[in-house]
Amino acid sequence: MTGFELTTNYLEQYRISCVPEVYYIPDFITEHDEEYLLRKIHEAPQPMWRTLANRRSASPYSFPLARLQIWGGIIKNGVLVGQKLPDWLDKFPDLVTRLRDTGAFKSAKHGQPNHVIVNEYLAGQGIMPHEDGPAYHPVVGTISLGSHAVFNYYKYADASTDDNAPSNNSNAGRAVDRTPLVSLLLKPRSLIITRSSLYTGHLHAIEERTQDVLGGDDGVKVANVHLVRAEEARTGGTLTRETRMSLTSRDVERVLDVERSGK
Ligand SMILES: O=C(O)CCC(=O)C(=O)O
Ligand SMILES: [Fe+2]
Repeated sequence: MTGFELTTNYLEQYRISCVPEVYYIPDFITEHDEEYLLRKIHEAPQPMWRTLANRRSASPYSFPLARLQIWGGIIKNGVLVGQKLPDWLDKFPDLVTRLRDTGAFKSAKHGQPNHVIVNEYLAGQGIMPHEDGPAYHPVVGTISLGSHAVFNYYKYADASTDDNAPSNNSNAGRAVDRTPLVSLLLKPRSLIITRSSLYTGHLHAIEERTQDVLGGDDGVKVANVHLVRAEEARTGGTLTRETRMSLTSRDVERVLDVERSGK
């Protein structure tokens, strides 16, 4: 068996049915890694934090605003003005290598991520339904730290079952199904990988809640129940949210290497 077949099989065991090309990998990092990464995120210089409009809370009076950090450089007109990732993302823990070794980034230009966004979610904060856009093709990997989230995928109300039109702004204003097509429980330390077709006809979101009611008669049925060690997801129960940090990694195809070109 070749290495490629091994990595293909590695991902296959984590595939989520119902949605194309989504993989949920529990315990992708250790508790020690998680603590260390959270410490490094908190130690980052204050100007690394910025706020974002689609992370505003439903209540206009709610503070603080949601925050994020961007590592690897800024994207201008589809080109990444590249900056070296900090050691805590690509040396210890060697997340970039570990993500590459899943095989998920094989179809991406550099075969591994070069850009990472840290999103902070206080309990009660979420992210409204959105598409990530072409810069996120063909693969995104998101690691959860500190707390869980319930991640929902939505279809456009008028979508055909095989909506493979390329993602672009023409989706603006299209009505979205109110009921999620599928929900996933993202546990701390897990990795979720989403590939290509999820970007062409689907949106994703995290609801603004302080608690998630799962399983049972009334709770959310999560599609990765067989991959999570959460009793609540299986038999029904409530998970209380705490502060969650997510690390969203991708391989931006076009890079202007400022540090190497000396500009
Ligand atoms: O924080 C997450 O898990 C998802 C973030 C996201 O969807 C985004 O940054 O576009
Ligand atoms: Fe997103």
